[in-house]
Amino acid sequence: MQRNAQPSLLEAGADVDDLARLASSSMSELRERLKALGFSKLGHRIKIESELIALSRMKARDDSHHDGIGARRDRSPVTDRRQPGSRRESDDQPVLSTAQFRVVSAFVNVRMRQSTAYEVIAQYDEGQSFEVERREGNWVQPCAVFGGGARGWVMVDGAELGLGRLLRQTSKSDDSLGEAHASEVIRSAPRRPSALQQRLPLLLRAVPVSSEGPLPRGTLGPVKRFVVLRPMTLIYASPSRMSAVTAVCIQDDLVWSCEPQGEAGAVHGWQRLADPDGWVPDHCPAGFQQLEPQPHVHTGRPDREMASLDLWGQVRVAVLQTFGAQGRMTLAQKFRAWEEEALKVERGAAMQPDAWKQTVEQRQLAQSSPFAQGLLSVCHRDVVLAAQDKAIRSALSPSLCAMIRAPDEVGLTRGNVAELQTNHLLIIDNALPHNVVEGCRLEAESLDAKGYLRPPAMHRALGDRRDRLVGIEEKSELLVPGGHLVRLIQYLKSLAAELIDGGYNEALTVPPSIMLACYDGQGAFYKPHMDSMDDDPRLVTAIFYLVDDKWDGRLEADGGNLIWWTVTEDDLESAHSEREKHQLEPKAGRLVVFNSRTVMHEVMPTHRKRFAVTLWFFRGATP
Ligand SMILES: O=C(O)CCC(=O)C(=O)O
Ligand SMILES: [Fe+2]
Repeated sequence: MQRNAQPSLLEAGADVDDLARLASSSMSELRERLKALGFSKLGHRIKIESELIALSRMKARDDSHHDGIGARRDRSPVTDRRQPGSRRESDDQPVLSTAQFRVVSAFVNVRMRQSTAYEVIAQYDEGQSFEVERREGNWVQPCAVFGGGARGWVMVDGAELGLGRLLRQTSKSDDSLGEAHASEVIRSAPRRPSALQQRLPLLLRAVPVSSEGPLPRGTLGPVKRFVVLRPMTLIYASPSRMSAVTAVCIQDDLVWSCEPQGEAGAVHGWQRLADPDGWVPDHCPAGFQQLEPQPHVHTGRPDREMASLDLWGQVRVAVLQTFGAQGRMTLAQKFRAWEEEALKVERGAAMQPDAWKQTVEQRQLAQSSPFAQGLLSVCHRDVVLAAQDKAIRSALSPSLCAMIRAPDEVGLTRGNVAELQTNHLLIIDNALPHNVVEGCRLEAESLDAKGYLRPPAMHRALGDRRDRLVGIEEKSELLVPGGHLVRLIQYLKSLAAELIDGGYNEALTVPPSIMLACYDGQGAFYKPHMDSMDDDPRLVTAIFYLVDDKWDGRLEADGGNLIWWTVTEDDLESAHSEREKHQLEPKAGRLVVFNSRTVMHEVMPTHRKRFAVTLWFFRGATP
């Protein structure tokens, strides 16, 4: 079977050990080496990079077995190890103790060791000079002694990180005015965005783990140490999911919480971290806990920790190098390419078994690489923010969507609204006439046959849902003019006016689009989640089911039941406790309305095609 037109690394004559070493030290050199071997396409590089990363991890594990984890601390895989051939001889010469260096970039970090994965203990600003005692490769050791008696290291040339030259050696007399003293640096250096942060819309950053050594400046002390539980946990600039993502942690990363001077170390549902500097929600949107307190003080750095630091450092560099110039456009294209791939897998049943297996493997490989995951998270945030922004701007007041209810459709009464507010969820059966429901289902089938329903790539990669979706506006050209789906959209939009008239306790607006979702059977599911949290504008979810009359929601039959339970804001702990769970079947013509911010829900595996239309009502404009 022809697996890939590109030869394997070995076929291309690569020294895999050599490349694996590069994978854990220098992304740019790795790329050059791969290009030289003829692996020029991004897709191939991603695949190979992930193979190499896995390889270097395996090697690191092997080594740690031989040496013992503690023994590896001083020669971790993230230190700046260059290939012998690429070394400039002069870099290796220790400098005389009188050598002086001046900062020629906006600022430089002083780190505990010779790698960007180590914690920053101080900073020098542009124009400042300092005396240097030693040079090792691309790093110099200032004579200064930093907080707690620590010695530090500064990078000389940041070209590898896309930062250009950072320091220049000068003669001492040039710079007596700009001379900086270590103690001043520690006190005065402000925390500020790095050059990388300024260049990237969203920064993916390695997570420096400070298990020993001085604390980040301005921190009162480590409050707690946590281990990251989720495969990918985003760190935000402020305690809001709408704020910028400043870092990404992956499972098993270790982080410190902190209490910055004069500020809270935690607000409801959020934990403040010292380094990476930022906020992390206690729970992910699905309600699962993200961090677990670590009772034991860590004395060493296990290799897996190092490996993950290194990987994220590489993601950061790779994003910058690959997408720096074209930015979001390219990211969006990449995002669409993943969707295409996910779609191919969806349609796998129709493919030859071998080809299908290959596609699945390739997709898993592409998505499991940290590079791909990093990009995916960047893309997804952009996509969600852009879509919500657009929807909020074009949302209408409920009164503008209201229509007169036809006698054969069931609207909401005051009693219904009261029930929704008390029970968080409301069910209306046979909300529209049977022929309309059936007509909607056939129109949905036809949209699906034309290929409009797409798998949401990010969710596929994270594995939390397996439906396919399309967003449609009432006036969309995709719809049959005056058809059944148009009527369903109008029906759903009009619910907002009835909610308001019925005394709903929050102002609402109506976004232009509904979402048509299809669970294909073959076990398609949606894991437990809450539709809206934090700054997400969605307040009320209305779902209308378009299954056929013979749908049987039992697990052993068609499945696809909606399981739901309530979780209030001040009771997030219950998100994963076994509290009272309800179950409802997706009957044809059934309308379910629920509070998007208090109802946790999941869709059980489906064994037959299951269509549903959802409209979310947004928070209304506040005067
Ligand atoms: O189709 C359903 O029953 C629920 C779907 C859902 O939870 C969602 O799309 O957010
Ligand atoms: Fe949902």
